Amino acid sequence: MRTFDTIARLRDELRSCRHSGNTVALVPTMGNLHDGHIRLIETAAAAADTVVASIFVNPLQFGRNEDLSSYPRTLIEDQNKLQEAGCDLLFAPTEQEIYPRGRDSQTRVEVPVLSDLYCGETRPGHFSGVTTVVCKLFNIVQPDIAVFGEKDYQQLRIIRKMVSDLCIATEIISVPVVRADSGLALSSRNGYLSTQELEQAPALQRIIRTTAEALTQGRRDFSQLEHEATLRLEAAGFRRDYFRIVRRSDLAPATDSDSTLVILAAAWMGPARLIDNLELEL
Ligand SMILES: Nc1ncnc2c1ncn2[C@@H]1O[C@H](COP(=O)(O)OP(=O)(O)OP(=O)(O)O)[C@@H](O)[C@H]1O
Ligand SMILES: CC(C)(CO)[C@@H](O)C(=O)[O-]
Ligand code: BAL
Repeated sequence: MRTFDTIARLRDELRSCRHSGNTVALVPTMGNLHDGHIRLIETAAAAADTVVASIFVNPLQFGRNEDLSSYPRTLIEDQNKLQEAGCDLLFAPTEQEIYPRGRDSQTRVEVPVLSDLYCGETRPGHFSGVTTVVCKLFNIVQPDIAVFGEKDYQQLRIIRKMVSDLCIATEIISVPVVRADSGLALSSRNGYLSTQELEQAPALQRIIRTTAEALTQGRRDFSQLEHEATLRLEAAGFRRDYFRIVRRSDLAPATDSDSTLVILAAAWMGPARLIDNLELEL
């Protein structure tokens, strides 16, 4: 696997890949790779001839008081893991390479409505940062396929809308949430948790499942279910950010007539803001 830190060199390499008739899949990440990321790489390798991963801790998607400076940066370990997983090219640019004229003057890509809900409500500007950098990565790599995880459920929906609205010729493939044996969704931010918090954190997934079972058994008092889930989260040591039962079509709050749903949740365990979700069909 070869690592590139400039757009120009990566493009040169990709030009010769395409010249030999290879299809290209891109896996965008922020690094500190775990088995969830590796599953994305394996999915990309099964779907295209050349796999490009990117590692870029994108400052545009972090709020002022968030963990941009402390976000784990583990390039050497990540390179070893990518190589082993069958990644061909790694793009690991500096901030200067991606935002040469500075963060504030960067042209933005905004996906309306969806970007303001849930994670977007708590993290204003977050999704504008995500769609801006993902659009740039798509323009740099021009991948036939791009692979994203379903753990970041709202992000995936927003990226699909961006691709559709901007007629981007990249097929988006998604990968189900990869979990630890405890049920906890793998996440780089799990590394912020103490041993005790790591034991408590799988409760997030269990509480989502309890809510899904209540829905399956016929309950439709959505607000009450969300309230009960919040109490359970607090009892398990979480501080709830949001816990919402929504319909899959547009991620609006579920109504009695909706049967294709997803539960979306974000909650703080100590220093880590964790997200998780579960799709269900009633
Ligand atoms: N457990 C997981 N299962 C499937 N995909 C995942 C998982 N964790 C991350 N991904 C996917 O990997 C890609 C890169 O995500 P990112 O580098 O932010 O990792 P992360 O572990 O989600 O980190 P963070 O703690 O910042 O949320 C995204 O498409 C994300 O959805
Ligand atoms: C898609 C992404 C790599 C853009 O910075 C990031 O939001 C992530 O890691 O999910
Ligand atoms: N996986 C989402 C990246 C972020 O939280 O900024």
